[in-house]
Amino acid sequence: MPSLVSPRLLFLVGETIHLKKLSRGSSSALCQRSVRFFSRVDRDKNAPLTLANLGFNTEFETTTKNKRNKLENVKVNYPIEAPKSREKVATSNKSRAVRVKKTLEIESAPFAAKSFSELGLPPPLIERLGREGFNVPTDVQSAAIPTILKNHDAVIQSYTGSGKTLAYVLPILSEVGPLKNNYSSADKETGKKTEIEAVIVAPSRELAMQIVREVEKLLGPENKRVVQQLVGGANRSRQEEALKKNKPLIVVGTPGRIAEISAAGKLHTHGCRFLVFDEVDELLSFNFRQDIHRILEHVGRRSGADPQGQKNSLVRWADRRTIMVSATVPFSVVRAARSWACDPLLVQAKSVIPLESLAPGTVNLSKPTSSSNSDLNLQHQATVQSLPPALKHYYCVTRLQHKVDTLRRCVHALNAQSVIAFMNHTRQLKDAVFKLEARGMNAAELHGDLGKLGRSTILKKFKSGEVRVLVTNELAARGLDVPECDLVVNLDLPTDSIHYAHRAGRTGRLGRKGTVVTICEEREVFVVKKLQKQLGVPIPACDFTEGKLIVSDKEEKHAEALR
Ligand SMILES: Nc1ncnc2c1ncn2[C@@H]1O[C@H](COP(=O)(O)OP(=O)(O)OP(=O)(O)O)[C@@H](O)[C@H]1O
Repeated sequence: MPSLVSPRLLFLVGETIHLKKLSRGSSSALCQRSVRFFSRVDRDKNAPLTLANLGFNTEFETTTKNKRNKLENVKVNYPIEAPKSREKVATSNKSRAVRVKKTLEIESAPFAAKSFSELGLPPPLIERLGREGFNVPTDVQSAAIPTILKNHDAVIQSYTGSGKTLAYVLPILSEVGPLKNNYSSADKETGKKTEIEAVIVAPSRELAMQIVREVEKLLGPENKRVVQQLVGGANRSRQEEALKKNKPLIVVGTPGRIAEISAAGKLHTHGCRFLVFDEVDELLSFNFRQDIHRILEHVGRRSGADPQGQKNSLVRWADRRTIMVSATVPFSVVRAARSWACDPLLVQAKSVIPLESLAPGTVNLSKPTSSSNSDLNLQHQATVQSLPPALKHYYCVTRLQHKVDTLRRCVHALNAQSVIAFMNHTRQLKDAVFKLEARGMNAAELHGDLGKLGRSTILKKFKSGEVRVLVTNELAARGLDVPECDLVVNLDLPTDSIHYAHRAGRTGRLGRKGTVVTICEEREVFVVKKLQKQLGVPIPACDFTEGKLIVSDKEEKHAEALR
C-alpha cells in the first residue's frame, strides 16, 4: 500500500538511493552522445524545446564523433540527436523515417498530431488502437512517443488523466511483441528462448493491474501472454510458474514482488530494453528504496557486466531506456533521473527539454534556490500543471461530526453518480460507509488491509456503478482510472499539494467534467488557501443548501480573478 510520503522524504530518498553517479563529463563520454540543437536553441539554451524554436522541418542533424550526417525531411522530425550508445536501434528508426518522404507542418506534429500514424507507430499497432477506439493521440502522447522511439530516456510529466500510460506503452509495443515493426514468423517460434524486454513498475497492485489490462487490450486476446503481472498479495509461485511457461516479454508489477522474484533468480531481465517507473515520485519513497535499488541494478544490465566491478553504472545499462512518469515531478525525481538515466529529456504536453538544461526560473520545474523557502517552492514547482484544466474545485466548512452528512448533501447537490471520498486513516472508513449506507447511499470502503480479491471486487462494483461512493485512503489516489468518476471529496485534508493533485485527478479525466470538494473545519481553511496558492487553481468556498451548490458572489469574483 502506498504510504503517505512527505515531500522532505521524497527529497531524502532521491539522495539516498545509492548508485554510482556519473559526472556530467563522463556521462556524455560514456554514452557518446550529446544533445544538440539548432541555432535558435543555441541562442537561448534555457528556452523550452518546442518545435517552433527548434526550427522544425528544417534539418535533422546527427553527429557521430567527428562525422556529421544530415537527414532532411524525416517523418518524425525530431531535432534532438539520438543517443549514440543505442545507435543500432536508432538506425532502424531513422531508415524507416527517411523512407517516408512526407513532411509534416509545424502545427500538425508531433505536439498536435492528428493521428497515431503521424508518430511513427507500426501499422498493426495503429490498427489495434483504432479497434479499441483510440484514434487521436493526446498532447503528451504526441510529445512522448517520438521521443522514446528516438531512443531517449525520458521523464514524462503531464496532468492527471492525460493519457501518460499509452505515452510509454505505445513505444514499447512498437518494439516489443507481435505488434512491433517487422515482426516475423521467426519471432513466433515456439520454445525459443525469450527474455523479458520491458519492465514496468507501479506503486500499487491496482495500478499495476490497470496497466496490464491496458497492454492486454492492445495486444488482443490471442497475445495476452506477452504481458504478465507480478504484484504482491497474489500467489508468488504461480507467478513464477507463469513466467517459465508463458515467457512474457513485458512484466508489470509492484517493486516488492518484482525484486523478490528477481532475487530468487526467476526473472531474467538482463536483456531488458525498457524500464518504466510509473508514479515515479511515489516510487522514490523510503519504503520502496531497497526494491527499486535492486530493480535498477539488474534490469537491462549488459550480459557479462559485473555490478560490483564496473565503475560507471551507465556503462552497464547503456542499452536500457529508462522512462519515469508522473503528474507531479518534485526535484527529487529530476535528481533521480539524472542519476539513473542517460541524458534524459523532460517530456511535457507541449515541450521536450533536456533535463540537464533545467535551471532556476526557466521552466516550471526548477531547483529551489534557497533552503528557507524550499518546501513551499518544491510543492509549488512539483504540482504546477498537474491538474486537468477543466476541473472545478470548492471547499465547504463544517463541523467534524457533520462531515459525512455534508458529503451526502454534496453528492445530492451535484447529482454525482460516481464519487471517491478520501480520508487519511483506514479505521475511519468503515464508520463513514456505515453513515452513508444508513442514509440510503450505496458506499464501500477500499484500503490496503483488504485482501487482493476484496480490493478488486470493490473496485469492480465501483466501476460498474453498483457502489456510488467509494470511501478510501491514499491507496486509490494514484493512477486509478475510473473515467465515470464525476466527484472527488476530501473528507480529510490531503497532506500536501502533491497528494491533493493525485486525489483530485481521479475525476475530470481526459477532458471530462469533474468537481473536487474539500470538506474541512473552520480551523483548516488556511490549509486550503495554501493549497490554492501552490496549485495555482481557485478553490472558492461553497455551501450545500436546498439540494444546490451555492457559491457567494464574493467568492465567485475572487475565484474569477485567480483564473
Ligand atoms: N489517445 C487517447 N484517446 C482516447 N482515450 C485515451 C487516449 N489515451 C488515453 N486514453 C484514456 O484516457 C484515460 C486516462 O489515461 P491514463 O490513465 O493513461 O492517464 P494518466 O495521465 O496516466 O493519469 P494519472 O496521472 O492519473 O495516472 C484512460 O481511460 C485511457 O484509456
